[in-house]
Amino acid sequence: MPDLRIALAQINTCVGDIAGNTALIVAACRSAHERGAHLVLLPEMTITGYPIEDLALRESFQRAAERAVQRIAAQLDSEGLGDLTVVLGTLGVATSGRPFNQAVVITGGEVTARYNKHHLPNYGVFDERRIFAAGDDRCVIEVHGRRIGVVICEDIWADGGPVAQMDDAGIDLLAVLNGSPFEEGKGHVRTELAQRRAQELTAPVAYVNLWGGQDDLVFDGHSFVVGTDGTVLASAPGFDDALLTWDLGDDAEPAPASALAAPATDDEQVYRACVTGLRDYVTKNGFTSVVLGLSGGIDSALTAAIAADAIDGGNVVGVSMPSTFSSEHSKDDAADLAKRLGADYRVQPIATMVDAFQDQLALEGVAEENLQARVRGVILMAISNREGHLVIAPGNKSELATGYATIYDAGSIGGFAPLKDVDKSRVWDLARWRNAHAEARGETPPIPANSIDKAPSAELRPGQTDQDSLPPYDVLDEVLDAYVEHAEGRAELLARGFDEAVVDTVLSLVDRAEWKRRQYPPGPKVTALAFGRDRRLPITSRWRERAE
Ligand SMILES: Nc1ncnc2c1ncn2[C@@H]1O[C@H](COP(=O)(O)OP(=O)(O)OC[C@H]2O[C@@H]([n+]3cccc(C(=O)O)c3)[C@H](O)[C@@H]2O)[C@@H](O)[C@H]1O
Ligand SMILES: Nc1ncnc2c1ncn2[C@@H]1O[C@H](COP(=O)(O)OP(=O)(O)OP(=O)(O)O)[C@@H](O)[C@H]1O
Ligand SMILES: NC(=O)CC[C@H](N)C(=O)O
Repeated sequence: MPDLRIALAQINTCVGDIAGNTALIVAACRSAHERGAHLVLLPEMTITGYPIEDLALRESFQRAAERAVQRIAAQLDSEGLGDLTVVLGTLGVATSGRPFNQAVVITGGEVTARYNKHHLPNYGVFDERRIFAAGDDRCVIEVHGRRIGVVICEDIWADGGPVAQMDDAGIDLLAVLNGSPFEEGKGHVRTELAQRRAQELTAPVAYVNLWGGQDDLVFDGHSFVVGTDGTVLASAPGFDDALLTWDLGDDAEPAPASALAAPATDDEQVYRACVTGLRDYVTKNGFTSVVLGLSGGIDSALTAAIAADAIDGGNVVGVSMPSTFSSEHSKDDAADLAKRLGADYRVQPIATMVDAFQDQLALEGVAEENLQARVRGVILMAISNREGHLVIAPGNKSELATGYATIYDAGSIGGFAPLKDVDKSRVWDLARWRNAHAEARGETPPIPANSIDKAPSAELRPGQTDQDSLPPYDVLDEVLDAYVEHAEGRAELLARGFDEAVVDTVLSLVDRAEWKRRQYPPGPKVTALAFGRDRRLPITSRWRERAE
């Protein structure tokens, strides 16, 4: 028997479901005990789910979280698990003013220590200073004669604070409870950070992260342990439940291959993040099925494939809504896609509905085009009202950036937008990745090759393509990346060699479309900067990038 076996319980909690989260915590403790663990680590705010935003400020919610902590302590003890030391995240009742983002240590049927997070992130998607008071004490516990330091997520990102306070504490392990949202490439950043802290403290670091979707965030898990010299000694897969066990004292030994999760490419991780975000939005909000328009184009094809992976193709309703301008291939490709996914496929022509509007309104030009697009949105909401499916929006980040989509049409209405943070170039990459992944496993690729290869078109007038109005997507996405994600100005973009006319067109489109973005459904953040809480701009604004 090792000195100290540690279990990192990577679980998928649900915000506000204190009873459900409690059941997950107790189940994880039972499994950890069966596997001989002495210490179980659970993620940040496990009891309440994360992030809880202003729910934190409700005293009734604070009291309910505290009751759950006491119940867990009593239950583990009554089941004979009182010897287990459990460290989990919760909402700490406010002593004066705001509550705490807290870790509690449970052993022998009671709470034996509490730690309040010091560093409250207040940038990007985080607003923790609005809802929590910061702690200032360090927390070092003893388990089987080993000294364990406990901190919470942002505490290891900031220099100073509780990690620095542990310099002279002689700890044998740093336990970090996390609610760290996914973004592409973040795994390396977390590992390097933990390696740095391990070297500073001359102690291994155990990093446990939650997983699952919560509105516009996705948590990826990817829990791990690094040794004192920075070597990764154990790691859990992303986007799944895991109970990662590791024996303290083993860090001199190289990790056996079985202790390390198989690596995944960036495309695979982003795809899985979109699947997780959609699945958890659907299921945690009480839906069992989704509906979307299938145009035969790549956005709706990829969105439908993600939905089929999330909740099974049989729970996806795909509606082809041909107009008088729809090509044969758009209908054939939509039908082919639905067949590959096992989706519930329907055809609902729109010509007579559009004609009824036109008899009264006689619209022309873009107004007429938008009417066709919007009639499709009305149909999807009607099917949702009648049958209870959640409407999902296939619009992508490039469209959302430029406002190049009709507001309230089938691309932008609904409850959730899986591709909201995926630009058009990446949409094609993910579609190719998903098909290749299927082929590698001897399965039928879900997305018809024709949907990937054809030129994108809204088919709202004869011969229309997206490039009648927009620069080529590879150029557009590069300019958007520089202007939106890296906040470069016009002068910097021109200095980088982008064409002046393209830069002026794109910047003007982006600046004018803020109002459309504010009305867009939530969708999973997968990049360093997603529209929404990551990028907060006024809607009413006369600031425009011009020649300086
Ligand atoms: N600041 C503001 N605050 C609130 N509302 C504002 C507003 N500015 C305009 N509006 C409203 O918005 C309306 C204009 O917006 P909207 O109705 O969306 O229409 P709009 O943006 O003018 O046109 C839609 C654009 O998307 C393109 N599109 C459509 C369909 C599919 C695709 C595709 O291939 O993906 C592309 C289409 O070619 C066109 O360029 C105005 O009539 C006004 O009511
Ligand atoms: N003929 C159609 N039948 C069913 N749905 C459609 C049709 N045309 C458009 N839609 C729906 O409206 C959304 C936006 O349409 P748009 O023509 O703007 O396509 P897009 O942004 O190029 O996306 P896609 O690549 O899916 O065609 C589509 O993703 C689809 O859900
Ligand atoms: N919950 C937190 O404190 C998260 C903040 C941290 N920088 C992260 O994204 O991992």
